[in-house]
Amino acid sequence: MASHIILPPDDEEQRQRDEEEDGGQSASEHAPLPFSAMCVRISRDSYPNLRALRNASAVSLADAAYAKISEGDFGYVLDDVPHLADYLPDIPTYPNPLQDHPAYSTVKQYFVNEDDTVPQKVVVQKNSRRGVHFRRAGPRQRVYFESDEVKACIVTCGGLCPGLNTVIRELVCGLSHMYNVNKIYGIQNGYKGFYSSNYLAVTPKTVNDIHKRGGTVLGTSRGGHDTKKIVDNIQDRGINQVYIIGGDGTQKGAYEIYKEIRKRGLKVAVAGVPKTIDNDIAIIDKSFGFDSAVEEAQRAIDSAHVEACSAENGIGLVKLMGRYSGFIAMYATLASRDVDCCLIPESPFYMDGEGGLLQYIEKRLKENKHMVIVVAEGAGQDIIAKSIPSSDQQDASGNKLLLDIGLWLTHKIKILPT
Ligand SMILES: Nc1ncnc2c1ncn2[C@@H]1O[C@H](COP(=O)(O)OP(=O)(O)O)[C@@H](O)[C@H]1O
Ligand SMILES: O=P(O)(O)OC[C@H]1O[C@](O)(COP(=O)(O)O)[C@@H](O)[C@@H]1O
Repeated sequence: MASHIILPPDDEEQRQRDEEEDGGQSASEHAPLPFSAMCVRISRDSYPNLRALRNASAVSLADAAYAKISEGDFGYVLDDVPHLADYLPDIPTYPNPLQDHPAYSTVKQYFVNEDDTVPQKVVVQKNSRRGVHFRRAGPRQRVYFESDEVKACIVTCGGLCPGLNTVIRELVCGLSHMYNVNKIYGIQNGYKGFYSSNYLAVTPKTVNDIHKRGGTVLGTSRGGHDTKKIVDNIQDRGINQVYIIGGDGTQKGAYEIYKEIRKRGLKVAVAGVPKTIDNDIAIIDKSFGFDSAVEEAQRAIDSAHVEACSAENGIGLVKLMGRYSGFIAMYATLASRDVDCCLIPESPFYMDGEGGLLQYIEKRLKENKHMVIVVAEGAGQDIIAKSIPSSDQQDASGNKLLLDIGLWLTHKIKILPT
């Protein structure tokens, strides 16, 4: 197997260093490499708040003002999350109900220390700066709501991902069994459900079996984010905890809701639960659903391999998810060992001439009489755009619609001389 996977550097500073070395060329503009080497580097979007600060003149200054960056000794940086106490400084706190829970009260040090933070980088050198840290998640000794006071709601937005129902179930059961909350509502069909549908009362009983089903029992949608209408409804219905499960688009929407809530001075906590099938979030170890997606991709690759082996010069072409991220394609490729070539959005390639994809295909067919190609759906968009005019069409959430790399490659391969 000779996989061709090259991802850009793994942090902002490295990216800047590379850009300087390249005379200002950005990582994504790196020249395509010929199909020979096997090289893997991983990059996930990082430092959201630091970026906001650095780009303060380019983006809104109001957004940059919400960024909570503090510095400590030896280059320690805390990139913190917004909190109710930022704009309600006198908000009272209460003992965490978990301390009376039979399963948790016996566990020493169950609660997370207020000051715990987690370093962004695990690998350091003797003299390196301590670097960026994030607030550690987990139950605190004191909480900001009394159980009886809580009126929580849960919404799922944007694209589907395996595990959504499991997350909904755990939120409902956790709130109910661990925090004694009994007013929990499901918002139907994404953001628009805040103002256009009934709120569904959910209990541990109603969500008991949902983790065995695919999709999201609450429904989801794209578009429909009307901040004012959403917050009006949250306020009118007395909701004070909002759990928002979704991808990057959804989290941008959650941030808008948070800003509006903060502007109105409401005691409403907004919690974003990151959902991405792509696993391209730097500040969590792994996103839920990613493993299932890679596992499912294996099945497609296995079948493509069987088909390719059964025909002389057979080529199995598997298109996988990944608009801007090659993690699913890359992990599935590395696990499979049957893939000859993996094309991902982060790594430019070219078709014709020395070191091009077509030459590589011919070489592999000569050597092996069959091959398997895995392609993430966002790969090669720049090349296709040269032969097919790319439209500016968008989905309801404003995401650009991609050109179909699968069909395009199939056509290119079919017209190869036999
Ligand atoms: N910049 C934004 N501001 C407010 N809402 C947004 C923004 N981007 C996306 N949304 C909303 O978030 C929801 C999900 O976004 P989408 O991009 O479809 O999926 P995902 O969250 O999976 O990336 C949609 O309802 C969309 O309207
Ligand atoms: O076909 P759709 O529904 O637009 O979604 C497909 C795309 O969504 C993504 O999985 C991203 O979604 P998430 O990161 O929010 O899970 C892309 O990588 C993928 O190609």
